[in-house]
Amino acid sequence: MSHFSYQNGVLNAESTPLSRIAEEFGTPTYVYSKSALLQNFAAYSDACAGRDALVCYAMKANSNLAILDLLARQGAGFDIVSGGELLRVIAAGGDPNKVIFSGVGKTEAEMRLALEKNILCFNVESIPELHRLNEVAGSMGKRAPVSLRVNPNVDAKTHPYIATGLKANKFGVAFDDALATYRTAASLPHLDVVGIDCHIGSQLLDDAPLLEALDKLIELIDTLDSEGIHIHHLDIGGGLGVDYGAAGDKPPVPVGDYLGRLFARIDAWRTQRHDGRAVKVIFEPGRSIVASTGVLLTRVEFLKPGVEKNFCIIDAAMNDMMRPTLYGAWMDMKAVTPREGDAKSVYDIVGPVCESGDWLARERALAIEPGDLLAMMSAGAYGMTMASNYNTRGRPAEVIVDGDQVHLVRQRENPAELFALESMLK
Ligand SMILES: Cc1ncc(COP(=O)(O)O)c(C=O)c1O
Ligand SMILES: N[C@@H](CCCC[NH3+])C(=O)O
Repeated sequence: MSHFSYQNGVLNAESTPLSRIAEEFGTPTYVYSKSALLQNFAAYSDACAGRDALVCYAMKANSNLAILDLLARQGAGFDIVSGGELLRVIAAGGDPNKVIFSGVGKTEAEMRLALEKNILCFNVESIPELHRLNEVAGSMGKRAPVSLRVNPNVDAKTHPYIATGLKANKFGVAFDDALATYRTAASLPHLDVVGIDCHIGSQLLDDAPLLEALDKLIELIDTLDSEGIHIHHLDIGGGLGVDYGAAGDKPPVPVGDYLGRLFARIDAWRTQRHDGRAVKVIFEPGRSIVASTGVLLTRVEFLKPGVEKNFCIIDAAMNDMMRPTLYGAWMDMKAVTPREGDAKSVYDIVGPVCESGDWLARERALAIEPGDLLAMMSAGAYGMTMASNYNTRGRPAEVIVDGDQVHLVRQRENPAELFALESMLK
């Protein structure tokens, strides 16, 4: 069931017309569906039922406290990339003991905070980071649980900006250096080697590269075993893509199918080669949990006929949703109240920001008038979290719809707040 559907000619979020939300909260506004969020998370948790597995939601995709709280209540852990994200998890009532900390540049202060809060594991990405973590843990009289992010050199077949598992990427430890890096980790007195991790990229439509990466991790676990370094958890990262609805795009593999194939391989390996020993499996999905949960609701300001193109100028801009201009990403734009029977024109849909790159959709056929509402679909992931205040634009409001109830979960920013931290010379 789609959580965003037309009812009586108006696009609804669950059973709430988006037009009602625009009236009450203004535009642009991010609108999320609670039931979509729970359903997307359940696709993972159902496939993990009865297994030693943990879904650590990659909160960089959408870190609103209300989203984190809803997921924490479903038993989610969290994949974080900063101390700030850890503080969000705690503020939302999440369990730090289910947090894994990824990222290539963890500061000493972030390491200290994470150790104080007893997070589950640090996904370490380099030898200098191992030494820093060892020193920080030692200075606190603690041992840090460590997993190495291994770069399996698998082609994720996705946009180059969001592929992360190739030799040329800044992320992780090269597969060929992994054994030596594990030896270093195991030799450091304030580290406990507990896991192995990878994350090969984002918006993967096929699970073949993920299963290929899994095979390489398994191979490494066997080698480490023979060296007396025993791995207790295997973290396969996130990366499963979603259907943004572009014509000709192939649909992503369903979550349950991917997890089924992955667990089958792990089970076969454990019984045949790993003496039946337990290995906890960790996932770090972001986009596949929140993208389809949200839309960006925006209003048409002007229609501007051009020489070569017609422009539809809306009140949302690249600062509210960067994906189109950053990756050339195609995202669907739907009229909230379609003008059935009216002639359509083709528009580039652009915002008010002073950049030629400020476009949200190109060459879309729409029957539209100034004042109409548009919804940018599948905007729940990497929308608000990547928004900026460029041009001193306050970021959008965020609401969560639950049936016919609408909860404001982040107020619209106002300009005075944007310069409140600034001061002039005395
Ligand atoms: C380390 C790590 N884990 C998980 C994710 C989540 O990825 P996705 O949103 O594609 O599931 C990312 C982002 O790509 C990441 O960098
Ligand atoms: N922000 C990206 C994905 C990057 C994931 C972070 N490693 C997107 O919108 O597609």
